[in-house]
Amino acid sequence: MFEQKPLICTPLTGKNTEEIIKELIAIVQKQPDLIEWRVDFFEQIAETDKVLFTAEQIFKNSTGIPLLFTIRSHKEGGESIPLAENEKVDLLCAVCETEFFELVDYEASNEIEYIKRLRDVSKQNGKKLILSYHNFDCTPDKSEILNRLQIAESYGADIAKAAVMPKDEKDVLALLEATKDAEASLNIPIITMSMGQLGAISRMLGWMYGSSVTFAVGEKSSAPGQLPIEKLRKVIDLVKETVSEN
Ligand SMILES: O=C1C[C@@](O)(C(=O)O)C[C@@H](O)[C@@H]1O
Repeated sequence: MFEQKPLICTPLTGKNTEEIIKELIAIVQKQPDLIEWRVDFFEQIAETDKVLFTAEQIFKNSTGIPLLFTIRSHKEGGESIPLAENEKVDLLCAVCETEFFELVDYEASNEIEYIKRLRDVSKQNGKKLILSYHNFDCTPDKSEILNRLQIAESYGADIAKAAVMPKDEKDVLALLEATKDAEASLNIPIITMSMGQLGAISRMLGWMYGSSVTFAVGEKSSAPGQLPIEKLRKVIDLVKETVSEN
């Protein structure tokens, strides 16, 4: 799945099943390579049967586009949810045991016991695990970003992800440099982005530095700086075409 670079992923951020399916139907027309369900936006997240029912509805309406299941924590930029960490991991494991989602995202800053449990269950069920790191306050220096991606790999991630917030253009360059270094030193695909307006260039060109996936708005944005999928695709296609002509 990750051979083609970059894959474009669009999030689903609806509050309830009806909103989500409406959003999904509109998004599918735009043919993203990947669809992420941001389950922290779902108001019935505490009811496992409702989550699984919605997961199945998403699967049935996704026309075969691979699906990513994400519960972003409040401390890493997500919504507040009424689940304790062990309940969150229970839910992620329950989703891994269905056929609905191919990938799950979990934050590498969580306790290692939880990460190990999810790694085991996801592996047993043939699901890919993204271990992620988000910093909505700032961009750490490039060695720290690289370190976070290496930690994800050392915990057994199939894919390592880092999203950081820039304060100036140099921060964006630090993210891109860390991406290039990670591509050279890690044995798994990486996903990186610099957020906000300043970082938008990383969403357009990060793939040239080694990032495998870029997140775009299908219907609604899930993080600052995401571009509409139509525009992002045009930029990527134009750059690819121009580079290959030279
Ligand atoms: O981790 C990420 C990346 C992201 O934060 C972004 O900046 O595009 C968007 C989130 O929905 C996703 O889970």
